[in-house]
Amino acid sequence: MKFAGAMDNADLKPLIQVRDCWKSFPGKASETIHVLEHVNLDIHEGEFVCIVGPSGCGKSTLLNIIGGFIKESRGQVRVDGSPVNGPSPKRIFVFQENGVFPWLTVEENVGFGLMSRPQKEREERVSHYIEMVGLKGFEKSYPRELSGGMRQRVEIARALAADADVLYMDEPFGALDFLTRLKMRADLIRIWQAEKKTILFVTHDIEEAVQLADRVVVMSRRPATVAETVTVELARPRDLDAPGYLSTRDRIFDIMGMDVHGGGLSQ
Ligand SMILES: Nc1ncnc2c1ncn2[C@@H]1O[C@H](COP(=O)(O)OP(=O)(O)OP(=O)(O)O)[C@@H](O)[C@H]1O
Repeated sequence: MKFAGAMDNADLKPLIQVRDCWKSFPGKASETIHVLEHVNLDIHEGEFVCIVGPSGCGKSTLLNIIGGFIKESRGQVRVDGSPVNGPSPKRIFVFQENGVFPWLTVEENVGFGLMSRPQKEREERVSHYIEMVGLKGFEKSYPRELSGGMRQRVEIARALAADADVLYMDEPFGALDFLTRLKMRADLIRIWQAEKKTILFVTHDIEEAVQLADRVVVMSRRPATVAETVTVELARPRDLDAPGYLSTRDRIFDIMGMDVHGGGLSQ
């Protein structure tokens, strides 16, 4: 059975361990921007974890540290037991739709990371993942001929075809219209359940997080730490009108100091 909740994995060693992570950037003049402090986080293999928090609190910074693109100022991030010293082909970033190469066709984009593999295997993987993300028939199309949602599917297919164990997703559906976002969320869950990847997904959209995640990591304002982690114990596909869904969503708004019924900040 697939991962069913953080408590079930309490005895397992986490795949990703963030230990007392701090990050500052040099600001203007001699100013220092303190972005993260005391961040601790465990993510287990096969888990789907969303990170939410106030705008500019450091969600992307944390994802980039875990992904090996930037270095923490203090603390340590370990993946699979080893300190992260840079990006790895086993752990892939899925960017917004403009991450695809415009000069390559859909199949060339999806096969981009597979050049070292035998041609037959490459073709099979490309074809399998193009079908999985619903782009069959568009293999020879260029990104300019596709909608935003379709380009995002190309991104996801490329990450899956490269056989990454972990997908890091930073607002991947941020540029899409509402209906396309809903469809992409449903498709991502279907793909995640089929592929058993570990997904760490940054979003500013709390509803999106509750629709997708096993657990939602709620960050505080900057300098940010983990305010609370909320386990979403709702069966999938999730009913967006169910009392459990609404109460989980409202709980996260509450942690963030938002009054969902009154609108805006409560303080
Ligand atoms: N390379 C950098 N140099 C200086 N400051 C940076 C750098 N990268 C990020 N910051 C600052 O760190 C803070 C956190 O940025 P980050 O993008 O991680 O936040 P976020 O929560 O992902 O934001 P958003 O919700 O707007 O996407 C911001 O104040 C940003 O200006």
